[in-house]
Amino acid sequence: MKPVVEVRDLFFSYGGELILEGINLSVLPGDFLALMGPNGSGKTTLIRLVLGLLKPLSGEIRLFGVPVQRFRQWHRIGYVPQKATSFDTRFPATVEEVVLSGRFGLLGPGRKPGREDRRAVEEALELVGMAGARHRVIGCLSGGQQQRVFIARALVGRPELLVLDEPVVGLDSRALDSFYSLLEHLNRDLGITLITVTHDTGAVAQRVSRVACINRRLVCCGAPSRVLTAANLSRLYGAPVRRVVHSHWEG
Ligand SMILES: Nc1ncnc2c1ncn2[C@@H]1O[C@H](COP(=O)(O)OP(=O)(O)OP(=O)(O)O)[C@@H](O)[C@H]1O
Repeated sequence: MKPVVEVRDLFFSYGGELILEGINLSVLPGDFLALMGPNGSGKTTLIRLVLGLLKPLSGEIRLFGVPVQRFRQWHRIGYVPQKATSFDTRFPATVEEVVLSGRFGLLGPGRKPGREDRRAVEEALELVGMAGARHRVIGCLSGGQQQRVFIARALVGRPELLVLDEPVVGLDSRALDSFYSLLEHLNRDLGITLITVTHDTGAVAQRVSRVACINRRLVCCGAPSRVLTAANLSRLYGAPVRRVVHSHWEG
């Protein structure tokens, strides 16, 4: 099976500071991969490299078998960036308009959205359970609702890979649970390959197929039951964070 994402011997630095060192990682079709690691460990940087938003110092990244610098089929990938939902309540766009903006890459410059685009918007909103809010102003929704709208925007191009950078910041436990159920549905029922950055070991342990732990290097990678051990978490986060993560995980 050809990997959806293949990272080989990847090095990256900001200025002189090495941020990622010798990362090797493959994501296969149908994987649900959680990227974990302490603050500042390089998770967002890795995602931005995979999406071609940053250039590696050395190493190779392939998307659907194509080197990232030559990859052009960006509609095959949906991306929900970190802090997508810190919206000013006065921001004037409606839910429908925000989701439709996810089709602009497919449409190309100057082309007006047509019936197929409207249908894709409707379908994406149905998928995330937000069709009833299509005419509401995005800034007036709760954090959890906004998060769903941003996932709909990432889904509206019908991607095969969805990448989410810490999508659950600020969600309460109920919203968190239904959010992860949605991701599970996208992965299991629709076959969308998922990569999500998360600190939430509890949700991860139950739902994802693989966990990759990053701390400048790839510390460990594999099935949650094998990777999320106390020893690995301690190696990854160190003692103070381990206590918090551990209790949450067991709770
Ligand atoms: N634009 C930038 N210029 C210089 N250094 C940066 C820049 N962006 C990030 N860094 C540094 O790179 C390192 C990795 O940052 P990154 O955001 O990838 O970590 P992260 O694991 O995603 O962190 P968090 O969990 O806090 O979001 C950090 O030390 C950060 O300070």
